[in-house]
Amino acid sequence: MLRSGALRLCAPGVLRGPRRSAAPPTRESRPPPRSFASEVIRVDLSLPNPSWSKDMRLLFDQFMKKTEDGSWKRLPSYKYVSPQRTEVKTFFPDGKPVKEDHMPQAQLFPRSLEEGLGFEYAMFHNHVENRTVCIFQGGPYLQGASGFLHGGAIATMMDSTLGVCALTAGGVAMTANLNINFRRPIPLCSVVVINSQLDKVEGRKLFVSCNVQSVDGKTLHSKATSLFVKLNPKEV
Ligand SMILES: CCCCC/C=C\C/C=C\C/C=C\C/C=C\CCCC(=O)SCCNC(=O)CCNC(=O)[C@H](O)C(C)(C)COP(=O)(O)OP(=O)(O)OC[C@H]1O[C@@H](n2cnc3c(N)ncnc32)[C@H](O)[C@@H]1OP(=O)(O)O
Repeated sequence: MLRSGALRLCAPGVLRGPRRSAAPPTRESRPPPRSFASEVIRVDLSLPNPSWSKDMRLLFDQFMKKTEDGSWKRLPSYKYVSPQRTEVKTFFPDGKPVKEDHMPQAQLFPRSLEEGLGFEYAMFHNHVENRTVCIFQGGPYLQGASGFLHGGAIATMMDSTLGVCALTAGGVAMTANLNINFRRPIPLCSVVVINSQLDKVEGRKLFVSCNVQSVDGKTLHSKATSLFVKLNPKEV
């Protein structure tokens, strides 16, 4: 349940009523794929919700336009809700879990906070250019220095975007090295764009880099380079 404080802080526009633009996609519950128990409901968290600010919605709409010619794809991020438990299993469109859960309460970290209070994001991938873009609005529970995002929260979203870029381009891989420069702080509840790209592949090693910029592109908030190592198929 979204708390009104978060709603006011991150998306003042929603208090004046819904957007009137032509039928943008929004979150909805859908039945899960056949491989899941029939009572489980699947929700795509990469779609707009009322906590998204105007900037977040505008950027989302711009990227959705880029998906029309097939060069960019939006990457869904599913949450599975059953009467017994609530989980986030995977972002892949086929909705298959990566592994059987050892812990029923386990959730994908950036999807574990309540709507609007933590990580609000959507990712888009360009398969030709091996690039992943994440539009990210960090909510009030992610505060570090007063009024700004915590560096760990920024690192989380950079790691996630780099990881998705590596995984989408090369298969299941884990972060082996992540090297970040924080250049300018990110105001809480503002929207930033994380641009990542696959730079090089050497055997099982995937070198991926990214930067974090303000929506207008004028402020470079952070930069990172990373190494992902593809896992041995027997370990996946
Ligand atoms: C079961 C895991 C599932 C993984 C997740 C899969 C799917 C997730 C699905 C949905 C999630 C959605 C979105 C989020 C996506 C991603 C973001 C999150 C990613 C993470 O948050 S993930 C957590 C933090 N991450 C770790 O917890 C890793 C701990 N670690 C290890 O598990 C091992 O360390 C591993 C596997 C990395 C490698 O181990 P290994 O035994 O397979 O390979 P090995 O050590 O032989 O290295 C092979 C070659 O890489 C070079 N190399 C290795 N490490 C290096 C380093 N640091 N610097 C420079 N070079 C390095 C070697 O020098 C060698 O190079 P060369 O071949 O040239 O000799």
